[in-house]
Amino acid sequence: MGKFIFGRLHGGMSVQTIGTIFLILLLIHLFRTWWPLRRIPGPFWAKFTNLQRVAWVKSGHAHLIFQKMHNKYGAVVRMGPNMVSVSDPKAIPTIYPMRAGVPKGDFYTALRAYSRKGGALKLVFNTQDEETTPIFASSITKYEPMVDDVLAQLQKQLNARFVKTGATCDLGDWIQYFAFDVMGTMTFSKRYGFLDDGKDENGMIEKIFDHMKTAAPMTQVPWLDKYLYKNWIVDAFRRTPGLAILKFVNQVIAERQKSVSEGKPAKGAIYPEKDLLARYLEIQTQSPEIPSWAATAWVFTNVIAGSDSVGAIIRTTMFNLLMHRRTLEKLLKELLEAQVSQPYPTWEEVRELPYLDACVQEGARMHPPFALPLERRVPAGGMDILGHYLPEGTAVGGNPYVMNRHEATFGQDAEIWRPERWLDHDGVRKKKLEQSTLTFGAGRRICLGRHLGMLEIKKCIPFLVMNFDLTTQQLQIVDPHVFTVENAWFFKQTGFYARLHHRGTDSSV
Ligand code: HEM
Repeated sequence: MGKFIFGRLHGGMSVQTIGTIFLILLLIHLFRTWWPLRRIPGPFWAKFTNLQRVAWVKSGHAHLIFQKMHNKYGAVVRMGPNMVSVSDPKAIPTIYPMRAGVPKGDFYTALRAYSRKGGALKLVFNTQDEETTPIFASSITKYEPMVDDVLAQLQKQLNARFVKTGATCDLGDWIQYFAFDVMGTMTFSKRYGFLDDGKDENGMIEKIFDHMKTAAPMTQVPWLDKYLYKNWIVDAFRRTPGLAILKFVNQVIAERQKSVSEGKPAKGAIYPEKDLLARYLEIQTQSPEIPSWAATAWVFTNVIAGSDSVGAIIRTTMFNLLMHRRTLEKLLKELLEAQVSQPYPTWEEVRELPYLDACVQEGARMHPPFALPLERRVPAGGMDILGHYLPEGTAVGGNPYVMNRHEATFGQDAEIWRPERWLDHDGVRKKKLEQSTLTFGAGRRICLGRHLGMLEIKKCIPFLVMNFDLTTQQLQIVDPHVFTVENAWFFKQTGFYARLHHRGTDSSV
């Protein structure tokens, strides 16, 4: 302090000079931040900072804000200093090509669960390595008996708890329990037990959403993530919610590896030779070049990405069917005319039913389970997007919620539920709509579990529609206004209540 004279550092520069240098450096920094994407329209602060995007994600309504920005600024919008969002499906093949060379952006690094020992765990969906993709079984029908087992449990519980008692059912929660228990059964031959208990006993579903809620804002500023969350100092004081799931997954794998090495049947596993874990371990044994973390990554991906997503599409489709009874009746008519098996329709019977397919496509379009831009990094040489040049290194992506509502593609009524938009006689228009929908991603990194997901969805919806009376006012939404959604990259939907009545064909009641 003694060497400091007001306005001047002893023998050095004045405070004013330091201030001026700081200001010049700041202006240079702002100029360099603004310059590369200066021609792309967008909100003012997005030219200089990502903090605005963080706030949008934290609000839980980023999908609506992205939509508003596109309505205001057009199909190609600068949402951050180095981030461009695109709303026109015409750009899908350029941003998400089948060939390698347009890798996932840093967005995905923030979605990794962290442990002190293993660092940030790469999962199948969040690795940026374009070669690391697992081989899912090509035939999905071998998983059908597993879905039927879980449907049987769902039926038993809905009948006992709601049909017999007349109590109000949180149908949204029960659909979620179904989706999780199916994925548990397909992945490691065990139900988590949500359906048996009628609740999320260990808070697993909550923990997954907490993990997403913590990670989602960080996807917008991934460089900050390692300082705020993914380092051992922070970990010593504050565990990230992803860790609890990681622990669970590692425990399941360790149990299975032990039973395999001891030559004993896996404890409590119903289909230990047929499940996905058995397949992952088999692939790993056959291919030593596959890294040791792969089995964990595969199982964790299923737990995280394969359950919530299926639940969201079933919930959205059921919700809209109940809200628009004309479409519900049309679907029921189709199922009755096709004489699908009861109580559990078979995949063979339902997979090609046009109206069921139209309803599921519409549900998946309207409420894609992942609803922030699926970011890619522009490769060397840059990229031309709808007449805008994006330099190398730009993060570019489409938000499925916004792209799926592109009016020029899906129609002026893209905001509303209209399964009929998917029906056409020669299939050309339907194909175009499918290729314009970003619900499952697209190109090289398209969802690998989409066919398995469809198996679950297309079996569960007819099961609910056929077994519970939906044609009269007997299964009623208690209050559509309490159905709410929160977006943390994953959508959380709550408040889908219903009353269930027996349709008369189920002899087990
Ligand atoms: C039916 C509902 C589902 C939807 C809407 C959905 C959607 C998605 C999306 C949007 C992605 C990421 C694409 C990207 O980041 O660009 C993805 C990736 C993935 N999904 Fe799904 N998914 C669903 C079901 C499933 C199921 C049931 C499984 C597992 C059996 C699964 C496994 C995967 C895997 C492994 C990836 C990573 C693919 C890669 O990065 O190469 N998904 N999914």
